[in-house]
Amino acid sequence: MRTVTVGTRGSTLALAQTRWVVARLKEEWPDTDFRIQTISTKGDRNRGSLESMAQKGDKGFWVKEIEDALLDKRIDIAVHSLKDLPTEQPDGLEVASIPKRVDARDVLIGKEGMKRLSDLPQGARVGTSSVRRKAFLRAFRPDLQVIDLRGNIDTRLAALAGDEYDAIILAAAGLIRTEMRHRIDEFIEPDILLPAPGQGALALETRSGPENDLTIEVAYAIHDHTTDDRITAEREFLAGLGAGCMAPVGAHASIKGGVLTLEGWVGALDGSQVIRATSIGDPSECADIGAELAADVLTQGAQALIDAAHS
Ligand SMILES: NCc1[nH]cc(CCC(=O)O)c1CC(=O)O
Repeated sequence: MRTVTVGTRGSTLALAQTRWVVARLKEEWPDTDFRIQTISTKGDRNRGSLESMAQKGDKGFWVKEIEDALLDKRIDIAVHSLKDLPTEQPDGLEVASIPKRVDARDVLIGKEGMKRLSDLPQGARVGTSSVRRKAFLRAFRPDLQVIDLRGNIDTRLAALAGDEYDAIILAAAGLIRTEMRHRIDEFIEPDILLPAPGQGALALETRSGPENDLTIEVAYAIHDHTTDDRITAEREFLAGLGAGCMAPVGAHASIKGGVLTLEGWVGALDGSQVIRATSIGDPSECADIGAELAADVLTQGAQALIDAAHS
């Protein structure tokens, strides 16, 4: 029997999404034996300094050790949250497959009487660590106190049980994949809080080159073309801005009636400004649509907002 080793981080979410991937792969390849191997990353070991790593331009702190394991052949396929994967691939590796995306939206979870963003009282304390969420939330509701909240999903839910926060914001996808959908109080629509590029999608990364064709084929069996077109547009937008997952940048693509609509936002961290733009086109031109949208917001001054958030 052929064995394929699938590597991932050890968090609850990383394991849940990897088990889901392996179950899907097993349906397609019943005669292959899939093993899961967990790998700890700099992001896992060093949470406190995430922001300083991002400032130094270290975009890959969730993925570096996992990519090393791929290159060393300790694993054959890596499973990543797509939004944590840098837009540039290292030599010798490729994204072989993008499975069907789940809900891309952010969600609110609140204390009693704090279950809807629009109904939160003046000055309510909202926890998130993402500069994107901070920027867009402050623009939508300047009165809110948006405060830092770090850690994995379990840590953040535990923090809400304490006194420091009235509500917290998380990605729907993380809660759905860890069977905590019932904890969601409100799905926040993209016209209020535009999701991160690639949010809700996974990436299966493999070694590239003809000697890896078999593994690439195994991974590709669960590829979803519509998700790929959407996230390609979103990630080209992010790449066109020279930004990574720690930037105050949102992007969300949808496909309706054969037309791809890409929305992109860049915000000031203090909420004083949000540059918003939309671009549409044929899904086959997803990469160009993303690049065009990046050029559009850059002419509107997006670079200064991105630089300011990192200084
Ligand atoms: N940066 C952490 C991270 N990476 C992926 C997810 C959620 C799952 C996803 O978006 O696919 C999360 C947690 C969060 O943002 O709440």
